[in-house]
Amino acid sequence: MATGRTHRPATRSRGIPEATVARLPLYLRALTALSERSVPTVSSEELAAAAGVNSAKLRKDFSYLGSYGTRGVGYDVEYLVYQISRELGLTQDWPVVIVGIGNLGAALANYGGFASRGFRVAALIDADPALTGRTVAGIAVQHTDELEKIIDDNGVSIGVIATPAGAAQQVCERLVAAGVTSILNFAPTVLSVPDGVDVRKVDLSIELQILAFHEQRKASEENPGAGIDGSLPAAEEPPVVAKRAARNQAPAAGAERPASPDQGPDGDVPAVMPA
Ligand SMILES: NC(=O)c1ccc[n+]([C@@H]2O[C@H](COP(=O)([O-])OP(=O)(O)OC[C@H]3O[C@@H](n4cnc5c(N)ncnc54)[C@H](O)[C@@H]3O)[C@@H](O)[C@H]2O)c1
Repeated sequence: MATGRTHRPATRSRGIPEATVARLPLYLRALTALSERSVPTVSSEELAAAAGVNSAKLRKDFSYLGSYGTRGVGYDVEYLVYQISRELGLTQDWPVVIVGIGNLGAALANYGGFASRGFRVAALIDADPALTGRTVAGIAVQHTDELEKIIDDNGVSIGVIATPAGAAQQVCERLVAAGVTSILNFAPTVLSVPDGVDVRKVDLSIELQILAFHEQRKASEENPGAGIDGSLPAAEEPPVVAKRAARNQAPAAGAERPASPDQGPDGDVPAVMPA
């Protein structure tokens, strides 16, 4: 796979901006919680607070869905759940394969939240022959030799990679060649994929590094004269942190986007934005 995919256009089909698409799962999660409590309607302010998004942005996002709510009443929770689910393609069943059934792959397989959101774990695949046939989350692990056949038999278009970093590109290429067009990558490496293939990357250590940055900033705001250990001015600390971060991070490239709505293409930060 020679070329890395760069950025997708800022809008998808039907003119919904990528940043709005990235926030839809946040709204859906908040709405689902309301639905489970049998709450019939919700105001934009309440929903925005529950989703961690600015309410003006929420109203703008919902206008792309053609949903404007009713003045004085708010939005119909059940209808919005349906509308957003439909927009995200969640009203249909998505068979997913997980490749790499170690600690993380097994944990993902056991996570019940996929099925409840329309993602059916169709197969678990691992290169270790010792795992073949072993049952994880009620599913027998299959060997990577079967990967192409599994994808084909199950009509899989979404693959999850939970292998070591060194194996991820090769696994990605086999998935794509077999017909997978969306990849959720947990391995700490940047994947190169051809045009038309979407890659989302999950990296909890990057999230922690961002939190560490904010912690450091809070500490320096509380005590402007001192650094983290009190010995150096805060301004002299970043090179150490930067070097540490650089060691831990894959090289920058345009091939992937973080699987977090926090950094939309318009650079906004909905998940942590104050309402
Ligand atoms: N994104 C995150 O936040 C996050 C969190 C934890 C772990 N990870 C990453 O997830 C990956 C898995 O971590 P883990 O702790 O489960 O590791 P693990 O060693 O427990 O499991 C890795 C599995 O991948 C299998 N494997 C190796 N090469 C393969 C190949 N070519 N094809 C198919 N399967 C193959 C191994 O047999 C093993 O079962 C690592 O890359 C790790 O860095 C990411």
